[in-house]
Amino acid sequence: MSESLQTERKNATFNIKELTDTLNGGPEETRKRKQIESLVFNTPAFHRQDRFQLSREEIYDYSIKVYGELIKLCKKENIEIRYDNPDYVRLVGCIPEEIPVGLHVGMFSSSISDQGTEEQQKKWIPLARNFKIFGTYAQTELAHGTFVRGLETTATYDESKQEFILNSPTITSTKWWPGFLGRTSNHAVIAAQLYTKSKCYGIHMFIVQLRDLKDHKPLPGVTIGDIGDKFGFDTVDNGFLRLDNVHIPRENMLMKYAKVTPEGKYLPPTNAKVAYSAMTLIRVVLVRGSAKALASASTIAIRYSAVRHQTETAPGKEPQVLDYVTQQYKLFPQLATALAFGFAGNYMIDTFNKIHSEISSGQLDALSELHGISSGLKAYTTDTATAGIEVCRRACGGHGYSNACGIQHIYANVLPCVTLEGENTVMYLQAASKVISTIKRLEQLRRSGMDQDEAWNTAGIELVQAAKAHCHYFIVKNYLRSLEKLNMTPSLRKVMNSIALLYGNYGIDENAGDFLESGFMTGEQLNLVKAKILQLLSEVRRNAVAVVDAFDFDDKYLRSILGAYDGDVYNRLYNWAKSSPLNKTEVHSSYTEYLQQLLKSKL
Ligand SMILES: CCCCCCCC(=O)SCCNC(=O)CCNC(=O)[C@H](O)C(C)(C)COP(=O)(O)OP(=O)(O)OC[C@H]1O[C@@H](n2cnc3c(N)ncnc32)[C@H](O)[C@@H]1OP(=O)(O)O
Ligand SMILES: Cc1cc2nc3c(=O)[nH]c(=O)nc-3n(C[C@H](O)[C@H](O)[C@H](O)COP(=O)(O)OP(=O)(O)OC[C@H]3O[C@@H](n4cnc5c(N)ncnc54)[C@H](O)[C@@H]3O)c2cc1C
Repeated sequence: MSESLQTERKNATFNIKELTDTLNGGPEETRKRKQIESLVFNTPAFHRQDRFQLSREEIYDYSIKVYGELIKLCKKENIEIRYDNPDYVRLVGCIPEEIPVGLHVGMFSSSISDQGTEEQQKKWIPLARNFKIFGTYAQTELAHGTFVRGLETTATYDESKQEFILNSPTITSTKWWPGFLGRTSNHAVIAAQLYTKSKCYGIHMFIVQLRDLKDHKPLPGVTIGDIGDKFGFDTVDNGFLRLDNVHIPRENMLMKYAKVTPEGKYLPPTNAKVAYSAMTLIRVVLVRGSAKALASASTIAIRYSAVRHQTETAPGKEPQVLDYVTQQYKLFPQLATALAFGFAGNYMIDTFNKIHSEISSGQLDALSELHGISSGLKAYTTDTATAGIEVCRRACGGHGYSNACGIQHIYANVLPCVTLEGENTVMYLQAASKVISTIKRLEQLRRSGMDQDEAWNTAGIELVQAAKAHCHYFIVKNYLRSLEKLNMTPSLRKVMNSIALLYGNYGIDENAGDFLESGFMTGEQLNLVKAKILQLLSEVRRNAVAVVDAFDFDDKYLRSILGAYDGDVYNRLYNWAKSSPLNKTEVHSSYTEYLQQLLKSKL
């Protein structure tokens, strides 16, 4: 155990376990979480030491093995695999890899339970829940992802056979990106333009079988595969799919809201956007996911900064890099943001569950509001978390560039979230419509003679800025309100208040221009904010390591040599390097193949 970390933990002014319980929702929740997590951490199949030295194919193979192990574990422990089952969420939440269960449960099954009729749920949910079928959610196409109404896949109703015929009419209509589509899934919920009696009724959802249940071969009319290597998400076979007049029974259209009768008559839903519900759920989940990712990166960077000593500030005295104010200014706001986003994630999940039960009982009026706030917060938290994770990585210096740091994998897994489930700019624009000052700008543009679309586009930059400000304001307010409601000992409350004040003041400092431009604050007041930040950084310094310890991430989850709990960085780093496949032999074969000839040649 690193002496520096031992000292940090001894110096803490609050009880770490109390903060862990507070963040988990109480000691019983902590106990349950740790009990569930131990199932994963004590199953060797979930952990491969050489995971980051595998080829893409080996990694995919490994992810499917983990998928199978997870399903077996859930069956053995009688944990129902549902996105609203807390034990399932705890279990899958401690597996740091993206595995197929996310899309199968989070989008395929949830689309059917949200938008399927009773009969459809009775038929498909048991098959999905018992993994008799593997599903994904196939909406995005080669040429359209954001503009859902512009998707080109068609589902044309054939009254004589009471079937829908699904077709990819153009190369651009090829489904492209859906997770675990390329190799894993044998079914998909597919978004397609619905045609009946030669009229188009827009995007609806259809369950389509893609592969034979006996030999997993693509069915007739189905062309399917992986879209190739990506920036990250290397466990995921994001796929492409082309449908050449694939016939499905009428009953495979999800018909809880919109319907097509056997005679081909279209019965519209009360709100067309209910078809988008699967996206809203994942946006809500991504808010809490961003918090967890930033908390993980902060844990690694702050522990490492407490272990790392660098540069003599007095003869023979090399301070911990965590003592540098610049290092504190990099890392402590990330820690504060992770906590703020965690409370925002809790709010989003509670709000989603409340509105979701209203929607399930047919009351759809809160749908648009839920869409607005979930879109805005998804955009704001994923944008901010990815930027903050990179700040944490850079704060680790040279070793931050080694895969031994572990922040790379966190970053690569969070990065696509600024795009998937709704490209962030577009998502901001879903919350901006609610911000008064922007509306005035739009009215001004309209008065100048612009039409709505032109005015909206021209005001786009301000709309996005307004949405960001709105989300930031909401997160600060929710953070403070959440702390007020929590029972905490005075010592813990003091620490949490300092961190919350740091988050608020840092946000003002980061956006000082807006506060000046709006006349909301003067230059002097902004100087007071900077002074307050410096004071708060020194307050947080003493407890920073203890606060990240309270996130209670197991080393097996963090997978970080720099951020391990015992802080034994240098021995671990040396052993990690020695285990690299490149060091398997004293002399690499390339010597005899190439270098030796070079040495001998007369060049
Ligand atoms: C574990 C899982 C890992 C995650 C894997 C990733 C999965 C994916 O990426 S799945 C694909 C994700 N794709 C997207 O998110 C696409 C993003 N685009 C969209 O959602 C839509 O095109 C969007 C919202 C931009 C515009 O939708 P569009 O149909 O054109 O609606 P639009 O005409 O702009 O708005 C009409 C009304 O619909 C409302 N609306 C739009 N979307 C929604 C929604 N999801 N819910 C409720 N209301 C909505 C708007 O708020 C608006 O309401 P109002 O009139 O009251 O202001
Ligand atoms: C890792 C990963 C996993 C994914 N998994 C799935 C999945 O399982 N299922 C699925 O269906 N899809 C999936 N997707 C696709 C994802 O949902 C889309 O990529 C996403 O919705 C963005 O759409 P796009 O790619 O068309 O981006 P585009 O919309 O083409 O974005 C390109 C640029 O255009 C800008 N832009 C676009 N429209 C507007 C506008 N109206 N106003 C202002 N600017 C605009 C954007 O801001 C962006 O800067 C996944 C994507 C990734 C990266």
